[in-house]
Amino acid sequence: MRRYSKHTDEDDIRQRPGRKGTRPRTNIRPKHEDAASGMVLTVDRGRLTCLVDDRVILAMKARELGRKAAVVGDRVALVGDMSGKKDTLARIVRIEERSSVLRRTADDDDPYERIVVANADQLAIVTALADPEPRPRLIDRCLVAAFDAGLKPLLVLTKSDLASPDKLLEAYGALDFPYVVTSREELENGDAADHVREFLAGRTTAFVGHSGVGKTTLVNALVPEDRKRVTGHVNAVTGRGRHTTTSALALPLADAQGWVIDTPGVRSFGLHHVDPSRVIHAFPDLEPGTEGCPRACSHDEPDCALDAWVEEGHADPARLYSLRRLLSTRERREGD
Ligand SMILES: Nc1nc2c(ncn2[C@@H]2O[C@H](COP(=O)(O)OP(=O)(O)OP(=O)(O)O)[C@@H](O)[C@H]2O)c(=O)[nH]1
Ligand SMILES: [Zn+2]
Repeated sequence: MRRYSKHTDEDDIRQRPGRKGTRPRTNIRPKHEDAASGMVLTVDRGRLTCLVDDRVILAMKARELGRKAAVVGDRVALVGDMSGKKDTLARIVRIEERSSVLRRTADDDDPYERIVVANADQLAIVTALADPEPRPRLIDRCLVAAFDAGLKPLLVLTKSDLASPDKLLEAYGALDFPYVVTSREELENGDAADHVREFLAGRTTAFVGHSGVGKTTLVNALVPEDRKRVTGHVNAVTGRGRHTTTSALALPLADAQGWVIDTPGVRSFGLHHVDPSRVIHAFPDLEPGTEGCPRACSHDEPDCALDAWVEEGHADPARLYSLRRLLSTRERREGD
């Protein structure tokens, strides 16, 4: 990975040479001009596992970063011991500008928001068709979070060997985003990975979903054996198994074809941070019906044009119910 030889701090120096004209004064010395660039793969109790070139190294945040926390997916600048050897610790001195942030709150009334992943451009919403039962409300919430963060949604329906996807596809298959259905058999013969991979090329995809839906199984099927060594390294470096960590984990696909980010299973996807007026964007099937709405319609009020529009048969009434439910519960605690 490139070094930060072109960092702007250096340009400062050229424009402002020291008194003697040869050496920069110490107070305008470039900050960490020799920092290496890396990506945060996972975070565990203040220790960040980063990929620098092809090495997996452990790092901590430098004090100068203050309260700003680096999260999985962040591009960072690091200094210090970059050997990746046991008991070494590098320091993260800079977090580069993020292209996106995926946020969630534990509950809608919980103002404490965590950033799940930085710099993702796609959100794979993983739902099992059974065991655990699919939860359309959770799908809707993930869709809202995706649209709010500017991520492309991808719906992944797992465990089709246990139940049919027909009912869910009636509601979600018609929407304007891609979906994939996978089964145990397709996981085993490689078809599941092949189908899902078609949507991953060149992208950084965060996989989210309820606990037990099969995210980790799928991510493992997507990441080829030789890349899994990275996971091995991560576990070796952090000294913990995958299932004891509460952080997301980023893994590279083969041939630099993109990144997959496994995230811990959730029971809810709080949307405290999302402006209610933006919720409608996650319902592209209903959005055209809002044309007849009064100005600044909340879509949860008597004058809302959606009722009549849905009655005319333009969209599934269940979807309007979902929207209303999401809007009315957004401010309250909800477990789904
Ligand atoms: N029948 C069936 N079982 C599956 C399928 N995919 C995954 N499973 C099983 O579902 C269980 C949960 O899978 P995981 O991959 O651990 O689920 P997860 O979403 O990562 O769960 P968390 O780690 O809690 O977030 C495991 O026992 C898997 O073997 C599938 O397509 N069909
Ligand atoms: Zn309305």
